[in-house]
Amino acid sequence: MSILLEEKQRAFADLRDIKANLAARGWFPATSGNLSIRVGGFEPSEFTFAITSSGRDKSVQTPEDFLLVNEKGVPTEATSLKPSAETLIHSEIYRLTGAGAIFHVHTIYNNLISELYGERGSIPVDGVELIKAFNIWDEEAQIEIPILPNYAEIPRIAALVEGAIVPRIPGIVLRKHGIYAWGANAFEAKRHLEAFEFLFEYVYRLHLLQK
Ligand SMILES: CSC[C@@H](O)[C@@H](O)C(=O)COP(=O)(O)O
Ligand SMILES: [Zn+2]
Repeated sequence: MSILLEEKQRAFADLRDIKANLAARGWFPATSGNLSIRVGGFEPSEFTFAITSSGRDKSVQTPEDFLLVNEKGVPTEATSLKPSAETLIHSEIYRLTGAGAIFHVHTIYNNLISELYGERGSIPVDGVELIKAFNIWDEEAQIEIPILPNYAEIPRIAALVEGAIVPRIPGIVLRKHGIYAWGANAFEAKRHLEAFEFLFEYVYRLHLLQK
């Protein structure tokens, strides 16, 4: 599968913009978080994506921030850069959903809410307007956002993604870790990520108010 230089540069530029935007909100504490955008053609068994390199300070912009990997998470070009430690989770989400972009952040609210509903295995959200950001238009829609355990071995988490994905919900939460949100493109993935974070804060604060 050939990736045009132009497609790669566009993906890196888009990742750079979204990285700066999310960093400005403090959504990449302590080098956490990773971002990817799919480039070129897509077959569930063969695809390429641009992803953040591992362990870097995502609040600064450098020429070493991104690299291309294939569906197995292996770099497709000679590079000394290491792809994100969580690349396999991105691969699995692309394979299963055909998404065009995936954004992962650690925030206080996504961590708190994941622990509050960790045993239940999903976060219930009831009738909040921002559910429409997921293209769910039912009046007083009720959704459940799936939560997976946060194993140390990423392949163990990746193996659970297929069973956890809920078709109309473009995200998965890892318990006491963070959220993966995706969309058809970077614009949509960002909208979904913002909606999830809004809903997590809402549910958490409502829980406190009702106590
Ligand atoms: C430094 S804590 C965060 C990491 O363990 C991990 O969860 C994370 O999100 C970032 O890993 P990375 O390999 O930089 O993509
Ligand atoms: Zn993480």
